[in-house]
Amino acid sequence: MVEDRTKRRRFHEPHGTSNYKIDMELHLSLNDESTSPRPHKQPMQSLMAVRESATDMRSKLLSDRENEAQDLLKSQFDLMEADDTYHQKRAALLLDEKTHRWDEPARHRASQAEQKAQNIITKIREHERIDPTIYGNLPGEAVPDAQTRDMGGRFLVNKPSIERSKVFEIAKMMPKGSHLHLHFNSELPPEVLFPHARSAEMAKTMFIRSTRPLCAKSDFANSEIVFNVLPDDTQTSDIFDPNYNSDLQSQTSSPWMLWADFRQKFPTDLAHEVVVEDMDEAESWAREKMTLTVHGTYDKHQTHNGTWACFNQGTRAFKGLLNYEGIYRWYIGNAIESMISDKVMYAELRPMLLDKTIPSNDGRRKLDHREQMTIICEEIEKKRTELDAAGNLDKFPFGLKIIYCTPRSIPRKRMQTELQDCIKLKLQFPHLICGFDLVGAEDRPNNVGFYADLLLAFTKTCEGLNISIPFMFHAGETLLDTGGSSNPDNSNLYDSLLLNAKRIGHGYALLKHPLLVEKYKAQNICLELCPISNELLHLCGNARQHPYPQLLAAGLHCTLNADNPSLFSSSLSHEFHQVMVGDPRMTIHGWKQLAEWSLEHSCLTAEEIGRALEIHRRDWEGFCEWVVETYGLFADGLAELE
Ligand SMILES: O=c1[nH]cnc2c1ncn2[C@@H]1O[C@H](CO)[C@@H](O)[C@H]1O
Repeated sequence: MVEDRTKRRRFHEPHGTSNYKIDMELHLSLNDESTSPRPHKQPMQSLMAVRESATDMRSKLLSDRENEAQDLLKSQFDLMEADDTYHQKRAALLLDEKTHRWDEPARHRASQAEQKAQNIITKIREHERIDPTIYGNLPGEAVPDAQTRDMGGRFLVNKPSIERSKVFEIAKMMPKGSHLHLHFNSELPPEVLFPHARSAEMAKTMFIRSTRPLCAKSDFANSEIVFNVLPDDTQTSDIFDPNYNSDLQSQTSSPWMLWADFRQKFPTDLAHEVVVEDMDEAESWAREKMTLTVHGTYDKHQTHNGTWACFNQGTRAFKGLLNYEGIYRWYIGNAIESMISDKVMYAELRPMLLDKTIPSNDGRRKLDHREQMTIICEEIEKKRTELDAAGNLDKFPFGLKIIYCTPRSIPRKRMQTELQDCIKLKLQFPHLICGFDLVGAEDRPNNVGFYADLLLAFTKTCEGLNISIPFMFHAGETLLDTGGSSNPDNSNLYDSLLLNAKRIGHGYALLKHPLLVEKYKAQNICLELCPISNELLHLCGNARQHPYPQLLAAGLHCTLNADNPSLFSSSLSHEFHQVMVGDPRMTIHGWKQLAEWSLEHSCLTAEEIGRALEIHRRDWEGFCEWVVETYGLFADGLAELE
């Protein structure tokens, strides 16, 4: 078999190469009738002599060929050393690629300050990559110690390094344009919500429910909790009693315990992953249930569905802490403040509007959607007036808009009423409601196509009413990409295209569909990328594995988004940091392009977008100058790296 293969390979070798030619020459010389007539029946001895002389001849020919090869190679080395054609071709190839890069238009327009800022940030980034006080993971045989980190490695593990880095300091100051994918309950962290829940006003009306009695240590680890504002005469239970009944439907008991009582009775000997100042034991414990932790996210036994389950428990816990009148009102102004400090100038928020009411602080009144949206409008206006009076209106000139969200898990009948409610709300608040989305894990039913006829009817109705409520579906936020079924044909990426989505949430799986990539570009559908969310929900291992460089290189318009910053302990600044360190090809020009797309693909009017871009360009120039002033000398002092 081996011999067979050798023969075949030799047969296919081109003439003039290796053994084939030598063998042919040998064969010809041995068979040359003029020099050696073919002997018949030669005696054994002379046959051996012929063989020996053939071997000698063979090695002589071989050595001649080797010498020839050596001479030829040497002269080629000399020739090529003097010939620059390859390097010219390579440089031309790189230049060609550069001129086709997705960030080229932004680079092309870059001011001198921006070009300098680009060099500074790249130099600092590459130094931080190898700086042992920040990351310091160098290629080598030494096994790194426990403190060594990879730049662009796991987000939650890397957070202390990120917060020490200058790239992050710069990312925080970068003018980011709009924040287009942000779940309503997730802008502010638990530490700012707890003081309200523990305030004197809420002492008799803020309740907690657990899915099991809290007795053994494992109960504390495994229970799920939710909060609710209820009237002060609500029947209560003791969650620490082994006979505690968590059943909401029970005829004999109520599962609710006053949060104030719960905090007082909470044990003091439980360990927490993060200790937050000014938070008591119960709050620290609850906080860990609400946010994704290092342990819960990266534990070797954690699964994709497992991390989604933790995430869903977190969102359910947030809901009760936030969805009541007092804090709802307080939240809007503070969410805007938090966005301003993150250099965001406009946002489209996604509240889940399947629940139709939120309670008043005393738990006795229910505020419907109309009242909730009125609060939002009033608080936006209040903030605008405040900003205007301080001469700061350009920091947040257009307020917020709302994308109506409902779960993908509901029956079709329920979807009909949801679509109806969305239209009603749009008619009541035409400037506030700007889109419609289906939320929930995409690996669970239903896919967008399950409701296609209802969604088409919704679009037609909007056209008839002369209103615009574009779809902005969560789509492609999945590795399976089968729309919660076992059939790849159910991917939400098909329906988002056919239903004419304005943008899609995530789009992580889009590269599986080269045809759709082209169609999304042709239809100008923008992707709301959320890299940290995708890592923490187990779509990828870290920022370096996220497909954003490929999605951008494919020519798709993308934006960066924090999705659920309070659950992920992140911010939009962290997202911009992550994409800068996740791919060495990311530039400050790319940052600018992403920010500009976030304005261009927003639901602002054309006129507002024009104004927003103007403000952004001005702020951008100021930002680049600040980078040069603040970090120019520092970067000059850093050695040039290969
Ligand atoms: O990334 C996401 N993909 C899908 N659904 C999400 C995501 N983030 C939040 N939600 C869902 O939106 C609702 C309100 O916040 C919650 O039900 C939450 O599970």
